[in-house]
Amino acid sequence: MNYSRSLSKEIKTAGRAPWYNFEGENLPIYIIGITGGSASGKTTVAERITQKLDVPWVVLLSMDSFYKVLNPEQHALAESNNYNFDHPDSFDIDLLIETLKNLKKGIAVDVPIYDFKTHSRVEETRHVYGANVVVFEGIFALYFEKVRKLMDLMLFIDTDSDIRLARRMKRDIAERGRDIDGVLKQYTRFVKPSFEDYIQPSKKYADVIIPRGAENTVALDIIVTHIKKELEEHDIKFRSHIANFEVDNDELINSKLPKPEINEIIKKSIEQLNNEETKNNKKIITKIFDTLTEQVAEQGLQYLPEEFIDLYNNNPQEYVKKICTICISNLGKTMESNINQILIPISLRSSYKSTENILIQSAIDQNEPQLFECELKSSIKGKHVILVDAVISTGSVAIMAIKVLLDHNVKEENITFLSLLSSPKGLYMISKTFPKVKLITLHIDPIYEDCPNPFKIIDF
Ligand SMILES: Nc1ncnc2c1ncn2[C@@H]1O[C@H](COP(=O)(O)OP(=O)(O)O)[C@@H](O)[C@H]1O
Ligand SMILES: Nc1ccn([C@@H]2O[C@H](COP(=O)(O)O)[C@@H](O)[C@H]2O)c(=O)n1
Repeated sequence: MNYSRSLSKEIKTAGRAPWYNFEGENLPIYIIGITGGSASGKTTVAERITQKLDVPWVVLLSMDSFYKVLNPEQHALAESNNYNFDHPDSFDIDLLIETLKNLKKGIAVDVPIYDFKTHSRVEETRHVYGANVVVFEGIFALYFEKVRKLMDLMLFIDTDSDIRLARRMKRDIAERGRDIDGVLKQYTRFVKPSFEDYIQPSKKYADVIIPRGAENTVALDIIVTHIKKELEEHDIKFRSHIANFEVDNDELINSKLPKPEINEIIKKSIEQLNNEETKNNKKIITKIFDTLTEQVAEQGLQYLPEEFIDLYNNNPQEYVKKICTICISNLGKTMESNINQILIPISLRSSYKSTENILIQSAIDQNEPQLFECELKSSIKGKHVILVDAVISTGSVAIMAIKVLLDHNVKEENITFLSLLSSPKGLYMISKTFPKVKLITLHIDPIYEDCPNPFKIIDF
């Protein structure tokens, strides 16, 4: 992704709104469970609900991902259609529950990918993060009590058994590498009895029974309207809350806000930023922006834990494995190359390419920060992360970015946040929510609280 100044101007229309409360704790994610017999249309209904919901960050999760790994003997049975994939014991329920619980808490998970042709999990996994809504479907989606307890809405697809058999036959031959005899053998021996013994009885737990599945558009419309209403009730106005939150002046003064380290360069830059004659001069402001970015990167480097400074000087290869810089907003992205000019050791600078990305911005007509992009590898959890943004006003964008990292198991004490300009209240809100995050800023002034971004003149 190239965030050069001219390209980064794109404003997106919808992202993920805040999913946590004012203590930084995640609000529970909405989970929909869909069950029904094999080939009843569970996946199709799950997809239709997702399309109709039309909200960002909906995750489809299939129970198939949690089929147990077979031993060679079981595998041979499966090859001859003699293995019972339709018994509740054929699923790794502990892994399923752990995955659903993490998703419910908003934590990133790696989900296995199942291959029906080989009856096994493929090597790669699917990284899932940022679900506003999880749509979980499977033949035993409502069977286990522990799973049901995690659901906000439970649906049963009621499709005629002849239709299910016909669809299964077609699908398994076309997509799952089976033949007619095998499908019929498996169906009569395992699939049909399982439906009668386990799946059909789980209908009693459903909030809504959908006859005929996806073609029942009336039922789908009613369900989607209900879900939208529920989601609206979950909606949280985080930035507005901070903006209206009265911070006691004494508390603010006594709180441990970072103390900016001012030198002549910073002092002169801030004066120019505030100067009526220079503050509208795009060229000068751009230069100040770049200068301040270099200054904050220098300070960020200086305040890294000792072990990183050692690595920076003596083992740069190891240093770049353990450190990660992420610029989080559109304005922040434009600081990236200047930040890395300093924070990445000189010998690796030309080859260094950050693969981690978080993009937060306010959607058009909305005053709330929203998460638009999040590409973080699982390995980030062991790293020290330097988050960068130009201006902290209410602190809501910074809090969102920190939250994303914590959801990826990065430790709070392993996060350093760099900003050029900050309001005292924004810094206070961040340190109150996440006291272990190290905050470094060059200049603090209450004027930044109401977002008069002094860099907006630059063409980002
Ligand atoms: N309402 C429908 N009308 C026609 N075909 C359908 C309908 N619903 C599903 N199918 C088809 O039936 C097969 C099984 O549907 P799927 O949604 O995958 O079922 P499940 O997830 O319950 O096994 C798929 O090939 C799908 O395209
Ligand atoms: N290796 C496997 C694993 C499962 N099955 C069958 O899949 C059915 C569940 O998937 P649906 O999409 O139909 O819900 C289940 O009935 C198993 O018999 C399989 O054939 N091979």
